Amino acid sequence: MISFQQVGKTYPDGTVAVAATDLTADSGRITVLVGPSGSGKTTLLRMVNRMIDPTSGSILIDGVDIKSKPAPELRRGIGYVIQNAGLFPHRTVLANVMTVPRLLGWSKDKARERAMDLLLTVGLQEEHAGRYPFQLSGGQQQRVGVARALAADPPVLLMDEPFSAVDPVVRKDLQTELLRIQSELGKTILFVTHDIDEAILLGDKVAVLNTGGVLEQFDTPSELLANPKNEFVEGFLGVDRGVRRLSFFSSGEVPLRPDPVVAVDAPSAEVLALKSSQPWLLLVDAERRPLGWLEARQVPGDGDLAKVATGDLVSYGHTFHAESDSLRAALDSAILSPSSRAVGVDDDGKVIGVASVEELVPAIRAAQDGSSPENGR
Ligand SMILES: Nc1ncnc2c1ncn2[C@@H]1O[C@H](COP(=O)(O)OP(=O)(O)OP(=O)(O)O)[C@@H](O)[C@H]1O
Repeated sequence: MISFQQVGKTYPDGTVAVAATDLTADSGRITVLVGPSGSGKTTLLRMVNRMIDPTSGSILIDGVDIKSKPAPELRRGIGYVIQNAGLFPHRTVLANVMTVPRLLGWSKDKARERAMDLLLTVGLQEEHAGRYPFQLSGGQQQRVGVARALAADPPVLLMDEPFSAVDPVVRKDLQTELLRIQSELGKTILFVTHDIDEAILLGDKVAVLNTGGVLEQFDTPSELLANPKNEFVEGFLGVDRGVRRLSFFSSGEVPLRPDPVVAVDAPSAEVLALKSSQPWLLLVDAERRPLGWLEARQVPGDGDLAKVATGDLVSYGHTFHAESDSLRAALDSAILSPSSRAVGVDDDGKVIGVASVEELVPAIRAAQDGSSPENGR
């Protein structure tokens, strides 16, 4: 656990980068510091490994004041990842990752084995080990940066805008990968970003900072989205916070109706009965996988669905996994289909049933009215 106790930093020119701040980053969790440029995020982070000294207050890691140890010893227990990775350009990828274990006196073989394991852990392949940083993409370099920070298995990881310099697709991959690694390793991570979406995705808790290093709110992402404490936080979260908060609720409560679902080879009588009772029919194949929506008026007069041209089917947008996906995914599924209906599937992609936007509303209302979300992240 990292505790900031009345920690402040005023630079010699009088700039207040961090106002007296109390904050606790829980062990084994990701705590995100988010805020606009100049709100003191980096200053706060760098005080933890003593790259910057506070002008007031104290920082404790697991109850021990960081000032009680020499800085080099302190830093051995703290991994540090920065934007653009900051790799040594003249060392191979493997040598970069081996750096800290070698400094700690590990044998070459042990350090190499550890480095190779970590490269695989962060999603790189053996073939990358012998390359130099300039021979990797930005996203791959960032992965090496994470591997290097993890090399000595430090309990604490400081990450300063680690994914900011890569394109949005690679960034999404890196974020997913970080969550996967964290679910295995359970580090105490302090993560700086100016991107509120990244903060909400990654943070178990999120600290929203304002100019002058003022901590405006420190809460779980779901609580931030539900109850921003003031106008600054509300503005920073953006206008769609209600919809985004649905990510924290399971779609398990969505009522899925199987009645509009019909197999392409269903008997004509069944098809004709549906034609008169449903505005839309969801056609599925023999495996009950969705093919597309068909408007009732497009159903052939003899009820033979084999006659329907693929082009007459309307897209179902995307499906959602009932239970494991969020309410936001269910809503998105409904909105993306011209039929305004969401298609819920099981783990094998087989259709369980469908729900219209209107039928989703009670589940959405219950989620917004409930005090806490049903699923964690
Ligand atoms: N060495 C310094 N001397 C004087 N002022 C500084 C120094 N370093 C940072 N500052 C100021 O302290 C404030 C906080 O800076 P900091 O880099 O911690 O903010 P940040 O939230 O990380 O910003 P960004 O998102 O732009 O990286 C800023 O106003 C900055 O100009």
